[in-house]
Amino acid sequence: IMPGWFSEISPMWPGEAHSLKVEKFLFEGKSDYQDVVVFESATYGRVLVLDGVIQLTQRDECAYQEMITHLPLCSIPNPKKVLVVGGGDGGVLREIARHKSVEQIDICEIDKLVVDVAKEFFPDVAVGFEDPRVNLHIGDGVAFLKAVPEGTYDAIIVDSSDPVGPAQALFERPFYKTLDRALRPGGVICTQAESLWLHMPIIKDIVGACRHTFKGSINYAWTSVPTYPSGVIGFMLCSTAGPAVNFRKPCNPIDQAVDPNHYSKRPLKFYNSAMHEAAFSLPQFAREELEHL
Ligand SMILES: NCCCCCc1nc2ccccc2[nH]1
Repeated sequence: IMPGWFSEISPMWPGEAHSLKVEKFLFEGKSDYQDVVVFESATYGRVLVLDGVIQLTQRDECAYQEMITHLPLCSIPNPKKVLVVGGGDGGVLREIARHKSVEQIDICEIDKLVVDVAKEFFPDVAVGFEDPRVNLHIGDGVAFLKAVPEGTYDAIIVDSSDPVGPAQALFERPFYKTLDRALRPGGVICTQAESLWLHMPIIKDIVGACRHTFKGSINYAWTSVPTYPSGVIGFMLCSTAGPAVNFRKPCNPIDQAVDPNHYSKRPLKFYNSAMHEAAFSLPQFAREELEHL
């Protein structure tokens, strides 16, 4: 990357690109799975890029990490065992660790380079790996989930990149069946579910696959992340058959769920119960397309 500007150009969002002014180029590497780049931007702090796609920036990662974690964990009364698929930056681990009811946090990330780069360049994000409840597995999330006993987890968070590249299988129907099997009755999943402005066909596929697989509640939520394409990103929240889950009303409110001594120096920056409820309000074009599938 030459000092100047980085533009996120991709066939996944044709005809548009988000650009960030580059102050300093910090790292470039290639794993067995993807290109990894880190640069210091002029106004968003450090930026992590995988195969040319922005994955996180220091300035706005709080929005994505807090929402993808607390939307599911505040929707069930007493999360104990949680699995993260992807999320090798450690940010979701940092957020899960706030919950005092959680006893076990498993994470399965396919690319070790992402973990190593996060620890070196994003210590405030990778701090999540330091929690003693965390068990890191480097490998394919699909194989990992097939190997776990059924009914193992209260919650599974699929913090994936986009469906082009290593994460492609995490957006396909068989994977949702594997997720459902690994959850206990009334257990929940929350997956990265793209942009309402850019990916309605993909989202309709995801909602269709989830409606086919999960026999509890199915809800699409979304939030603002300035450095993701179109400035928003969505989440698919599903629960299995069993005790009812109402995602729209957090039954486990964050101020009672968190351990105040945990990360007291780093309070929540984005998530609160009002943002939780607001996340499920959809624009008319999306409500029509998604809520009657
Ligand atoms: N185009 C939107 C991309 C959203 C990416 C979300 C995300 N950011 C990540 C960072 C490290 C590992 C997995 C990740 N998944």
